[in-house]
Amino acid sequence: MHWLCGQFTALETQRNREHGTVVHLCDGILVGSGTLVNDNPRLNVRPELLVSSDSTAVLSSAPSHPRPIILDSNLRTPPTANIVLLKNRPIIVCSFNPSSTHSSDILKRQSDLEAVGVQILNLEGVSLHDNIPRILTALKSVYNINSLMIEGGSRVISSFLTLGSNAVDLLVVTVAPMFVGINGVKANDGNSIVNLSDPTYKQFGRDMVLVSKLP
Ligand SMILES: NC(=O)C1=CN([C@@H]2O[C@H](COP(=O)(O)OP(=O)(O)OC[C@H]3O[C@@H](n4cnc5c(N)ncnc54)[C@H](O)[C@@H]3O)[C@@H](O)[C@H]2O)C=CC1
Ligand SMILES: Nc1nc(O)c(N)c(N[C@@H]2O[C@H](COP(=O)(O)O)[C@@H](O)[C@H]2O)n1
Repeated sequence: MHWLCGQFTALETQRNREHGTVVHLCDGILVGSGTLVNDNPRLNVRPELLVSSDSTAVLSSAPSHPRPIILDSNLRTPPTANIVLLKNRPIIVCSFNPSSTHSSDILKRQSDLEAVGVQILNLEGVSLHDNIPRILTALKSVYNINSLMIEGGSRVISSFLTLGSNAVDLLVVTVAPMFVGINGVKANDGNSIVNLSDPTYKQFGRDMVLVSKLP
């Protein structure tokens, strides 16, 4: 993975991930299967990142980790993924019919993942792409996930942003001074302008972080 943001914004992300010790921020941290497969992220809190940063940026030495949550319809997540090896009780939200004739491969992947401690939430018959409210309700009722940080990637972020404040309480955007890629994040239908509410901006080294609400 090539990092885009600088070390101070990376540290800010770590602070946002931490939950329980200083302020209860997020019970879970969610990415799509694209990010899981491409980046193999750890999705945890890492106090060691404090080394060589400013003395005010203190994370607790024994952090409480948010639960990693992956939207992964067909269980592409390998049992050797970092989120599995770290044993922070990862949850994979999938959607398949266990009695379908094509399900033997996916059932094998399910049992391999469960054998290494992954919890599988199968929202059978539900398309994960257009049922974000249903996913949030299930995570709350089954796993007591009441607050969630959506970290990426572009397709998952687009799914949440297009629902506006029905699904998103707070938007945190890191802007690094560089141009990358050809496909951006989609935030609306393309025919209207989305005005963000109460924006605040803070500079971290060369990066800028925008925090705001959605209409
Ligand atoms: N610059 C940054 O801060 C970040 C960048 N990324 C980058 O994003 C890239 C991955 O982005 P994408 O390919 O767009 O993958 P993604 O991480 O958004 O996952 C998309 C996959 O998730 C599945 N999915 C399940 N439910 C979904 C839903 N409700 N909405 C959308 N997809 C759903 C889709 O079937 C699709 O295969 C990675 O290469 C990573 O480096 C990821 C996180 C942060
Ligand atoms: N490519 C990229 N550049 C950045 O500057 C980023 N902040 C990210 N963020 C995403 O966050 C995850 C980091 O993995 P760890 O949990 O810290 O191991 C990962 O999914 C990145 O895509 N990405």
